Amino acid sequence: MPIAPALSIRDVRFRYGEHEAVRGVSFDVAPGEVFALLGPNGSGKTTLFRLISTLVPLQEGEIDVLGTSLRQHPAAVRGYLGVVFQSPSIDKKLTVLENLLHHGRLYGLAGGTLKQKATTMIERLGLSDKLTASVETLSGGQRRRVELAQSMLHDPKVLVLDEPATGLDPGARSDIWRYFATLADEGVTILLTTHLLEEAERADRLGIMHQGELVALDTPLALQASLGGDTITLRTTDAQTLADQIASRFDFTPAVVDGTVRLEHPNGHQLIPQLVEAFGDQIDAVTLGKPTLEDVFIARTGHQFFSDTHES
Ligand SMILES: Nc1ncnc2c1ncn2[C@@H]1O[C@H](COP(=O)(O)OP(=O)(O)OP(=O)(O)O)[C@@H](O)[C@H]1O
Repeated sequence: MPIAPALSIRDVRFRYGEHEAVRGVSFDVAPGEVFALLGPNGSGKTTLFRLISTLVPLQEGEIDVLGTSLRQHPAAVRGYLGVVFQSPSIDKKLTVLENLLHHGRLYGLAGGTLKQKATTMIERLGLSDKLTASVETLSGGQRRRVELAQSMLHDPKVLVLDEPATGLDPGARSDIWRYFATLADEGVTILLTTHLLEEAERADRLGIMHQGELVALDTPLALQASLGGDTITLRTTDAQTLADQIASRFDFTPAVVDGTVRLEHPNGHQLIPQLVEAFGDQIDAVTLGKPTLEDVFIARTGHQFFSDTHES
């Protein structure tokens, strides 16, 4: 029998007035999976995060968390979830422990049990020596860890996080990802949003968002492999003309991305000499590489990942 998903998103749509920010998104997240929603600014990730975390009401479509309908039982679903917001949700004037105690009370925890739980969580996140430190004396990475500790106090089965690693240095980001791996091993399901390609690569599976739609859904390796072979980037003064000429000479159509000509080919090293022989006078530089998640994004959308062209 197939394992029931921890999180099930079906045909979800969301409008802010006239603007449709999420346009019919469907996917499942398996128990214990670390799932990343990757997309550039404005692609709809935060809106989806707000819907899943019950911050905004569902308009169209359905979301189930651990088999419970969010539309019918939002309070129950909230209880299953640990939530970490993009903007800090801790009080800088309070100590680490005070923040956790305060948060725990919101979830109905109290007394010795709460204190024990808070201390254990702080320990797990490597902040024992900061227990009585005021949060304003902590680094960005340490504050993030306090928020993570806080979100896990009530033993949620599903953790949802909006851009958890934004603003953190690579070391702090790695610490957080190590913690995600530990939680996932314990059966906690994790969904996070990110606009960082290198972060999405660490997820078990990812969904790529573009203009409110899911344009790709698979493991990072499978997505990269789906492009096959190599990625060739040609720098030239007139990318569109060169792309048209390549398309009429060879049996594929390259993409024009940010003033460069970009193409995927099973054997890049064999194709490059042919390209140089035919169009050498127009090519200023050639780059050969393996497809990245950015290439996957470009191949699926025709847009560059970091550009101003995403919002409709
Ligand atoms: N409160 C709002 N009112 C109107 N439009 C909004 C609101 N919040 C978001 N939008 C629009 O909805 C679209 C999706 O925004 P959303 O915040 O979900 O994207 P995102 O992928 O999370 O971007 P970012 O990485 O910048 O947070 C954008 O076009 C945005 O301008």
